[in-house]
Parts: sequence; C-alpha cells; structure tokens
Amino acid sequence: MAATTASLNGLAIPSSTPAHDIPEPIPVSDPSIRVLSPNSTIVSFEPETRAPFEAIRRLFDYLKTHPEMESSLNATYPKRGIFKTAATYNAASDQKFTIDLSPTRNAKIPDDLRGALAGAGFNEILDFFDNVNDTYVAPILSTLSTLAGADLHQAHKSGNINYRLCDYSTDTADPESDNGCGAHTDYGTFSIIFQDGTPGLEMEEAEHPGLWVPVPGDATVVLAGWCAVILSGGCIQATRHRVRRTPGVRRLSAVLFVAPDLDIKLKPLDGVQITRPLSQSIMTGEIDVGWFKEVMGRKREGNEKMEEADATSQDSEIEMLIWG
Ligand SMILES: O=C(O)CCC(=O)C(=O)O
Ligand SMILES: [Fe+2]
Repeated sequence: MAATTASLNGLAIPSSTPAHDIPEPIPVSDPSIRVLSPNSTIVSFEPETRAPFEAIRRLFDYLKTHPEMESSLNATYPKRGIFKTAATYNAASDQKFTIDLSPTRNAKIPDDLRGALAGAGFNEILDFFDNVNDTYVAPILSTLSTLAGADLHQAHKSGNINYRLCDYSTDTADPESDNGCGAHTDYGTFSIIFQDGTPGLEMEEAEHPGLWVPVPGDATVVLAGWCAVILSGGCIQATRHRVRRTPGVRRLSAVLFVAPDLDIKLKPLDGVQITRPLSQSIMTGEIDVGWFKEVMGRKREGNEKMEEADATSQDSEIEMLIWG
C-alpha cells in the first residue's frame, strides 16, 4: 500500500484513519531516525531539539509591526527578499507569511540589524536551525543513502541549506481561505518540517493522487524532494504536500531544506538502480542543481505569490522534465 498511509500510521495518526497492509518500518543505523516503509520518502523523527515557536511568533510579530526592520532585512537579500508578505494584499496567494533564511544569507546581515532582531528571538531561531543542521542532516542523508543504494553525502558537501519560518496568520487578505500553502513538491533532497502542534499539513497518497492524509500537528517529518528522486534514479519518492488553514487559527512551522551542491549535475548517482525511466536531459546531465533551484525559486519555492493553478502546472512541468 502507499507509503504515505504507512508512514502516517507510524507517526501515530488517530486509529480512525483506515489502515491498509502496513509494512514494518525498516530499521536504519541511527535508531532515532526510522524509514517508515519500503520506498518511503517519509521518515519519522523524534528530535531532542524543540523548535522555539515562542521566539518564532515574536519575530513575525516584530517584523509585521516594524516596517523599517522588514526593509533592512529584505535589503540583505535583494534578489527575493527574506520576509514575504504577499498574503497581506493578495487573497489568491498562499495565505501565509514566510521568513526565508540560510547560513549564507545570515552572514550578510549587518551587526546592527542583527542586534535589533536579537531581542525579537532571531538568535534563538538561528541557533535552533544551526543545531538541527549539525545534528540531523548527516544521519538523514545516510538513511536516504541506504534507500537510494548510493552515497548521497558526495553530492552534499557545500551545505546548500535553507531555513524557512511560516506563519499561517489569521490576519491576511482572505482570512476565510483554507489555502495555507498550495500542493507542491519541494525541489531539494529533503525537508525537515517542525510544527507548533497545530494541524494543517497534509500529504498526498503516492498511489492515490488527490487523496490527502493529514499529518498530526505535533509530528516532525522528513519529506524527500525532486533532487532525491533524480539522484536516486527514482528509488526515493518525493511527497507532495500542502497546508490547509483553519480560519481564525494561527499555525507556525519551521522548515529546514537540504539540497545538493549547486554545481552538481542533476542525474542519477553512479551505481543507483533506475527504477523508473528518466528523461534524456536528466540522464545526460544537462541540468545542474543551480539551474533547477533558480527555476523553482522563481515559482513555488520562495515565492508565495503563486496561485493554486500555477502551482499545479509547475508540478506537471517538472514531471515532464524529469520523466520525459
Ligand atoms: O508549513 C508547513 O508545514 C510546510 C511548509 C512547506 O511545505 C514549504 O514551505 O515548502
Ligand atoms: Fe514544502
């Protein structure tokens, strides 16, 4: 049966959820990280570190009420900005606010701005992400390498990492909308999603497109993205996911995205078994990670202005590129 159902049962989804023939989880070397079904791209994870949601809430509230700080922060990454607020005026976009950080971008934040943001929880948030990066990224790459049948570490040497905070605020252009984050597949290798206890995240059943399974609000999950699919020759499946909003309920999440090095050719790693034929341009290594990130970045990733219809066509465009 589909990986998603097995995975979510593994994450102790309420027993009212229909159970199918659930395979036993595969044990991996690090006992705190479990692959939840064969071919699964969803890994259960019980981190010792809790995301600092009180600080995350404070940072969003501070930036929303201090436009001069918002502008200074966005000026440190003029290409796309850091604090994304399209939901304040665009009722058709994802109804959420986003803060997109990365170790590279953080190094460009001047000391005086950093000092001003420190009081709003910024340092605590960065320390949390740095700690997750140091503690969990390598073991999860090892777990996924076992699934892929090839060493993924070799494609992840430079630390192409992004940190994202999401605020599914009650105060947006369309407060009644249930669209928190439209259905999409992350571009990178994997994403670790920390949630504040509020439900809303849903995953699509791999074998039943259109069937969405809610993830418990307090689960921490690891989902694979498109780069994992390609590097593993299709052994690893990506998980489409979305966030539904409950009007009047605020939800916060913290996501760490891991992607391959920008100069890596986006093709199956040597030695992997090709489980599903990939397109000629993928097999011949015409595309590199940097290009793919750029194209995705102009669309869903980092661009919450996208409307639902565009997001759906983006996933099908990528499928054409990958599968041919
Ligand atoms: O907020 C969440 O739980 C998930 C967000 C997400 O999927 C993303 O930002 O790519
Ligand atoms: Fe995502």
